[in-house]
Amino acid sequence: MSAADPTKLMKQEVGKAAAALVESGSIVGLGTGSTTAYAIQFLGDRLKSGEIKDIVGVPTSFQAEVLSKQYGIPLTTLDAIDRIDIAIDGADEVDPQKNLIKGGGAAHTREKVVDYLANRFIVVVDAGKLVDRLGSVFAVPVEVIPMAVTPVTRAIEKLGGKPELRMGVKKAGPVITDQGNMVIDVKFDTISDPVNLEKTLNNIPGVLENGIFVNCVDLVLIGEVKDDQPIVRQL
Ligand SMILES: O=C(CO)[C@H](O)[C@H](O)COP(=O)(O)O
Repeated sequence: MSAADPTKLMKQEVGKAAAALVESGSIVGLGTGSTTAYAIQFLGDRLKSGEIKDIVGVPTSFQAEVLSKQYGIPLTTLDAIDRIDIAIDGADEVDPQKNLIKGGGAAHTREKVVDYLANRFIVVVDAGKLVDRLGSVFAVPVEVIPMAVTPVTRAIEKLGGKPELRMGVKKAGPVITDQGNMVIDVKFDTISDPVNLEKTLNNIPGVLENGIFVNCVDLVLIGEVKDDQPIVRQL
């Protein structure tokens, strides 16, 4: 392989593979993040070349909306449609049961709405995102309404988590989500029961949504480098 960044190449390959799964006439959930950005780009290319037609996208974030417009993908909202045929989205961790941690881009609330509605939910990751157990590396992002940050932080500590308010980069103060809320990243020593932890976190008053996604993924496309070439395998 050339001097190109291998992670970038893996992301491009999985993005291309996911975009290839979209059929003409589909309503497509468009995820957030650097990997999904390639899927949006390749989807726009397929539309432009006439390889597919009549698709419409449902963006999961401001970022996805901007990219979709840039690559010529028409957009709609959940009020105007009665189904999502396929959603393509990235993840921060993927376990062997295809459960996920998402929200590295603070978009997990809208992502969960769109991805869970999809008849087919495709996850695009590079091999570095695979873990034996969720929470091994990544903290669980929890979106919280601003007035509840302090009580939610205390409640999370009582659950045994280590909460940290996510701070902005090139912006003073905390990250503000597309909905105007804040994100608390919660590190747990181990997450042995993601199904229950997802519910427990969402039951804390003031929590809007957390980044644990369980029992919702149909296919994971994993970008890897083999013999110096990027390849895509499936889980
Ligand atoms: O959940 C997400 C955004 O909220 C992203 O899908 C996740 O963070 C993966 O992003 P990337 O493909 O850039 O690694």
